[in-house]
Amino acid sequence: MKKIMFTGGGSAGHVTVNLALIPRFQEEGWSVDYVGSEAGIERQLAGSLPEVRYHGIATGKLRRYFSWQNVKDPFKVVKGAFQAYNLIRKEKPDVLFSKGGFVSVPVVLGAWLNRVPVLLHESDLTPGLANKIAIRFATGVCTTFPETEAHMRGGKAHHVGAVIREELLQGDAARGRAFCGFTAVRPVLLIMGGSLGARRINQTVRSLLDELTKTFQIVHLCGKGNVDPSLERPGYMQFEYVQQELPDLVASADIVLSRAGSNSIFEFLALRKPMLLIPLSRQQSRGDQILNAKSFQAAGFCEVLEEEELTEQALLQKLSLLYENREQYKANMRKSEMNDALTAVFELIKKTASK
Ligand SMILES: CC(=O)N[C@H]1[C@@H](OP(=O)(O)OP(=O)(O)OC[C@H]2O[C@@H](n3ccc(=O)[nH]c3=O)[C@H](O)[C@@H]2O)O[C@H](CO)[C@@H](O)[C@@H]1O
Repeated sequence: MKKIMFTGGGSAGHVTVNLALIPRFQEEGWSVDYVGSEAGIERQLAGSLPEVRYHGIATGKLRRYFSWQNVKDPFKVVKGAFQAYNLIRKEKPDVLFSKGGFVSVPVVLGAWLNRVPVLLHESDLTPGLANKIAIRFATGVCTTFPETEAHMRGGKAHHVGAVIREELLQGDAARGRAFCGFTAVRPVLLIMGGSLGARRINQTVRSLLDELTKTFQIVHLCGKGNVDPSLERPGYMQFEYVQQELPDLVASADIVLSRAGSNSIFEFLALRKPMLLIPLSRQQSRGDQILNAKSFQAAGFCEVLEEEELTEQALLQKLSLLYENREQYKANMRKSEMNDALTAVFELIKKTASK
C-alpha cells in the first residue's frame, strides 16, 4: 500500500489544501498520515478525518514580539525535530507533502534525512519563512500566484493555481440564508476575518452595525472567542468559525469583506464574489496579504482598504462602492480562468513519490 504523509498548520490557511487532497489519495487506496502540532487547529481539522492517522509533535512559534515563550521555544523545536525524524524513519512514507507553517520545518528536515521525497505548497504571493527554509530539502514547490515563481530558488516552482475544496462549489444560497434566519430581501454581506478572526475589522464593523444592517443582512465569521451575544439582532449572525456550513454561507453572500489570506480570496474568486479586502498590516505580518490583495486589485477583482486607512467612514464608503459596482467585479472575475489545480497537485505528488 502506498503511503503519503501531510504536514502543515498554525492556521486554517496552512491546512485547507491538505484537506482537499486527502480524500483523493484515500479514494486511490493510499494510507494517510498527518503530522501537526499537539494542539493547533490542524489537529482539530485533519485529526478528525476518517482513517487519517494524526501525529502531534512539539512545536515552537515565530513571534514578532517579546515573550518568555521565545526562550523556551527553540528547545521545543529541537524536540519536535527528533520526534519527526523518528516518526518518518518508522513510517517510511513514499512522499511528504508540506503546506508550510512553523510545524512543517522539522518534518521536512526529518523526511530529507530519511530520503523521503518532499513536495511543498505555497499559497501566498511571496513564500513564508517555513517554505523559504524548507525549499532546499524539497524537490519542488507548487505555487498559487503566477508571480511567485520569481521569488523561488533554483527553478523548483510549479505554477498550478489555486486549490479549491470541491464542497465549496456545492453551496446553496437559499440554504445559507435559511441557516442565518435571513428572511428580508436585503443583500447579504459576508465578513470573514481570516481563520483566526480580525479584531480591528470586528470592532469597526460592530460600531457601524445600526447603519450597516439598514442596507445588508450580515454574516460575521469573527474568530474564536469573539462572538458578542449583546449584539444579537435580526439580520446580524455571528459565528466563531464554521466548517460544513461555509459553502452555503459563501453562496448566499452578495458581497464579501475579508482579510486577504490566499485561500480565502481564491475561494471568493472561484465563486465570483465581489470583495473588499483589508490585508493584515506589515506590523502584524511579513506583508504577504498586502501583496495578495494588490495582485487581486490589479486584476479588477476587489477593492482594497489598508488597515492604516481603516475608519468607519472609509469602510462605509468602500462597501457602498463595491456594492454599486458589483456586476463589474463579477464580469472581471468571470474572465479569470480557474484551472483544476487540485488534480494538478495530486498528479505532481504522485510523480514526486515515484522518484
Ligand atoms: C494571520 C495569518 O497568519 N494569516 C495567514 C494565514 O491566514 P488564514 O489561516 O486566515 O488563511 P486563509 O485565508 O488562506 O484560509 C482560511 C481558510 O479557512 C477557511 N475558513 C475560514 C473561516 C471559517 O469560519 N471557516 C473556514 O472554513 C476558509 O474557507 C479558508 O479556506 O494563512 C494564509 C495562507 O498561507 C496567509 O495568506 C495569511 O496571511
